[in-house]
Amino acid sequence: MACALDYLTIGDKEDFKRDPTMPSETIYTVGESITVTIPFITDSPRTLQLSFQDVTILHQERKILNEVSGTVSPGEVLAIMGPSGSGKTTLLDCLSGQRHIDSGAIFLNREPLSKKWRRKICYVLQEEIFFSGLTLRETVWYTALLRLPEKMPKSQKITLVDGILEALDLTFCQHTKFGDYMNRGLSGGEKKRANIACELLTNPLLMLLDEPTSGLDSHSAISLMKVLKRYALQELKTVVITVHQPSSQMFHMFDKLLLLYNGDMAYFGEVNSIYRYFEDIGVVIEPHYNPAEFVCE
Ligand SMILES: Nc1ncnc2c1ncn2[C@@H]1O[C@H](COP(=O)(O)OP(=O)(O)OP(=O)(O)O)[C@@H](O)[C@H]1O
Repeated sequence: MACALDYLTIGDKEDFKRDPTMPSETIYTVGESITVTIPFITDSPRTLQLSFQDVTILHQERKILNEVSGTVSPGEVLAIMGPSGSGKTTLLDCLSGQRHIDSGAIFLNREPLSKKWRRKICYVLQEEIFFSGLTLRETVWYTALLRLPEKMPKSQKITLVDGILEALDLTFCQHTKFGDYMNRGLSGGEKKRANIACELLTNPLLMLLDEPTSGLDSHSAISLMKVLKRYALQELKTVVITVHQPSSQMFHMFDKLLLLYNGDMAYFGEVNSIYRYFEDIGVVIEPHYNPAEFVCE
């Protein structure tokens, strides 16, 4: 069983005698009257490491994915890149557990991906479906009412919504309506972040995002990446994104890169090691070249 160490600070040992939910074998006492940090074991992990090995997807005689492997740790961003049709979205579907794999394996904290883990994963799709007449805050709030447990106090839900809006730099536009082609509202980048905000309400540990920067200008794409990266690092989330042709600046914001070509894995590793990889096979990436464009050519 995967375990995480949680900590609870108390002011008095007596508090524990009155708390029937606290498992007694995990209570640590120091002296008679104490102020102490108490470790107790929960079966709810706080972080997720994702690894996948030799993932293969077949369609008729064709291998849509052919023995694709990789790993990504909490706090890291893995970018899946490759030309159109190379299998990026298909791999994301597999990692989310929505698509059955024909061979290979997917592990979360070294356990096979199962229904239990799917609750810890959010999958942010490209399309944003929102009511144009609602404000950003109303949208996130109604999503919170639908997705969070009824028993959770309203004040806690409000705090959660506030925290997510702040983490995604959305507080300033929270009262703006989504709008539509007739009535302008949130910008494209704000809508993308709103989409992510709704998915973060359930506190996923692994975030899978399909082309989160598509349709954005390079400035908006970079600010979205900055927000995502900061969130991943601060909250120790594991992030996997598919991306088409990032700018050079954005490319260097990824920690790891998985390059697909016709379903085959052309490269997996640290983003910065790609230069050495190409040098080793006798190809030099010129300094003026956008490395993302180069590797996708
Ligand atoms: N269910 C399916 N049946 C048949 N072919 C499929 C299926 N799913 C994916 N494919 C094919 O697999 C290939 C990879 O598709 P996928 O959508 O993963 O590519 P992609 O790299 O995400 O492309 P893009 O960047 O254009 O979105 C494509 O040739 C697609 O037509």
